[in-house]
Amino acid sequence: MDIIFGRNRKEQLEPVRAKVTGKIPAWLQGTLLRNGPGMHTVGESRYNHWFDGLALLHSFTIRDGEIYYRSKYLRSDTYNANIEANRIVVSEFGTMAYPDPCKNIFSKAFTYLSHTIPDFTDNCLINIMKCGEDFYATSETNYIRKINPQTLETLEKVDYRKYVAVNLATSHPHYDEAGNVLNMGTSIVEKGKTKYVIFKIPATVPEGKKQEKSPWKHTEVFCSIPSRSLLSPSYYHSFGVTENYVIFLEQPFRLDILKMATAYIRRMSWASCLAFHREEKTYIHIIDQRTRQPVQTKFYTDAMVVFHHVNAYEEDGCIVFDVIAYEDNSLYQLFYLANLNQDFKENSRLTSVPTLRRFAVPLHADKNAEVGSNLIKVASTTATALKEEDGQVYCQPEFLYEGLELPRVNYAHNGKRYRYVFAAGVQWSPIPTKESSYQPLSLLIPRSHLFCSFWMPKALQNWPVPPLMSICTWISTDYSSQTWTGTQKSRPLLRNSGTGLLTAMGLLQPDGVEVWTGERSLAVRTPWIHFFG
Ligand SMILES: CC1=C(/C=C/C(C)=C/C=C/C(C)=C/C=O)C(C)(C)CCC1
Ligand SMILES: [Fe+2]
Repeated sequence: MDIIFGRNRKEQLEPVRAKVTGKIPAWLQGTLLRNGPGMHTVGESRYNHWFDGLALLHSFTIRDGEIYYRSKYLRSDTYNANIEANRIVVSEFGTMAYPDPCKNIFSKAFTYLSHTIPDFTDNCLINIMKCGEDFYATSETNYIRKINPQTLETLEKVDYRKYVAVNLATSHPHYDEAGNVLNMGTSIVEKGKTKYVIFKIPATVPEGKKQEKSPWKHTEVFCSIPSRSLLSPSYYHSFGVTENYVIFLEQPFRLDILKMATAYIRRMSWASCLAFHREEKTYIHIIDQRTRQPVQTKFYTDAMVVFHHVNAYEEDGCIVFDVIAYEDNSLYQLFYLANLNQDFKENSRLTSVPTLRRFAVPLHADKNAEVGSNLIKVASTTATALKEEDGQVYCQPEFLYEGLELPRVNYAHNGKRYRYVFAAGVQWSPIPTKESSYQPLSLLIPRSHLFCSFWMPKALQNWPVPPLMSICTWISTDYSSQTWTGTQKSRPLLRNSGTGLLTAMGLLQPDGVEVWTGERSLAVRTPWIHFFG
């Protein structure tokens, strides 16, 4: 097991042809880009956590029924500095590193403290984001790296802070129909003013402003929400959108800024500055995209930890949103490399199972409603929202499905009522093999519709990304017209298991017929009964 998780991966610079089983439909053309950790050891030094590994970019180019794979390490400043020093010299999520052991550690720490928080890593290993025609490798710090989607070469480093006051930003932005990016970040620098910032990066330079060529310069703040706790803002990995609203969960899984400021001298990692406060509430912020203001009512639910929002929509004056939620933060604990060994089964007793939960939030709370009454009257959920004496609204979810992660929806249905969630069934095992890592839910996947699956050459099997890292799949084929041929309205959904097998390929066709392939992913049908074509 250690072999799968700890071993450094070799780049595959020349495209290599994959062996295809079945038949890839002629219309399926484009490139699937993937990101994830590929190197956990540099010289004699080793990262502590799976999320620390140096970013390895992957691409699957699908053309005329054939698939070509290639991979390349992101040449981040972090990568270059590490390789040059032949050891880890930049801190990551679970590993604190010391650039120069000869220098007086306290003078260094002092420099850091005077800036409150040290400069973060640009090892962008989590996802790929598209801004206009450009592609960026992303992490959750203020840095992202532009990449060439064809050659996987690393291009310029972009510092979010130049355009918007955020020190952290999510790796799961949203896109509107014009391709504008909507993302969120946290501003922790201005002491006493810790806030969450929702911002928009335009896909192209707005009309009449052509003198400033970079769309980045036109990034605008959509809305800022002050953090409940100024020294301890919430950690979040994604957020939700509907046609008119943004959903942000201020969960009691929080970063401690004072701990972060002293982490370097205390020789503690960033991860150790995160804590789950199970006795606290999770606040649900709803932001109206038209007024760019938060809805005034205070909505909350019980303590939980959410990494992935699935989808959200508006129905009869309510916001319905679906998330994968945990009872605690044991997921991050699980991915310490020290736990990913022979005793994985013992080590990985997750104290909570990822569960698909549906929440409903009433937008116009009835002033005459009795205290204690349920304000939700929509058909598509049994979730409740109880009116409280002080005007707050306590939301309780409907549990839709237990044991799944890495959710995706057909993005054409994002923000709208929808029927299917594509996800990996979670069975806790680190070996991405047929038997153990994904549980085929044949009941939900009509096998008769299987039309193809394909394997990478043997040498490439077992490569880098274990089941949970397929979290951040991003698809470049379907939404951009240049790379997309065939029926425009058909949307392929691809997932890659990390073993070299592209697992699910679902096709949502305009007439509502779904075609599937892949045995290891599952599709959960949401309780919505009509098909949205
Ligand atoms: C470096 C760094 C961070 C890195 C976080 C990472 C790398 C998170 C990865 C999360 C994933 C992959 C979640 C999947 O569900 C923090 C904590 C934001 C803040 C301080 C600096
Ligand atoms: Fe993710």
